[in-house]
Amino acid sequence: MIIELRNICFTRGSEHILRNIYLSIEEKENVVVRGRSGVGKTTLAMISALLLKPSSGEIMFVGRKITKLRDHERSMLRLKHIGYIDQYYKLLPNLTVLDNIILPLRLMGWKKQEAENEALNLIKQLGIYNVRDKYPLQISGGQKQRAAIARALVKKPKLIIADEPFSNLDEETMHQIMMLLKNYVENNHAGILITTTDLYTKYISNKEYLLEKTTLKKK
Ligand SMILES: Nc1ncnc2c1ncn2[C@@H]1O[C@H](COP(=O)(O)OP(=O)(O)OP(=O)(O)O)[C@@H](O)[C@H]1O
Repeated sequence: MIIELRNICFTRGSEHILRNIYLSIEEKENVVVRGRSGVGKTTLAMISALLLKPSSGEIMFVGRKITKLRDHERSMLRLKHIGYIDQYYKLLPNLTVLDNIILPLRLMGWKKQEAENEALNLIKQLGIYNVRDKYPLQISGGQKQRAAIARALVKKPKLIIADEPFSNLDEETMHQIMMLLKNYVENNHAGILITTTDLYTKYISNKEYLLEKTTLKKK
């Protein structure tokens, strides 16, 4: 088991966003959480990526209880083992595409040249080699999305959390990237959680949930 959410609840003020959520991701598993806009998918993605603390409940990550960990320990776990693909990409505007992508490796202490070599294959597979030296403001939404995917994968994480990762891609590119993620998960004994509003992800999922009215149901 890579991650297990046990009885997770999340409230904002008096508003219940998530109630009694149980979700698990095993090695080589592609898990999809579908739900309408505003239902709480990003909240659930951020909790699963250890970016947001739940109001109550327990999270197990590769056999460790996360709730007891200090912030610094959670950050280290995240840096090493979790690749997060944000809905809005969040590339740093003052770094080139390539420098954005290798940033996690640099933070982990890799030398620049080694990190660039490591990233090169991925950048080519994702079709963004030709824009590697441009800045985020100089590239398209789809290219930013692919750069964010590369940044999440470059450190070979055990768990990928992808919050609506295909929203800016044409159908052909989306299929290519879905296959790339599927193969990554298979080859690296990793797991992925994808949140989405659409039905395309049925092509890769082996476990599906529906998030509706604060609760998560297995489909
Ligand atoms: N920072 C915030 N402060 C207050 N309320 C928030 C905040 N972020 C989200 N919300 C609210 O929490 C609920 C869940 O939001 P969330 O972003 O998790 O939904 P979502 O399913 O990802 O939506 P979408 O598909 O539109 O991105 C919504 O009602 C939203 O308005």
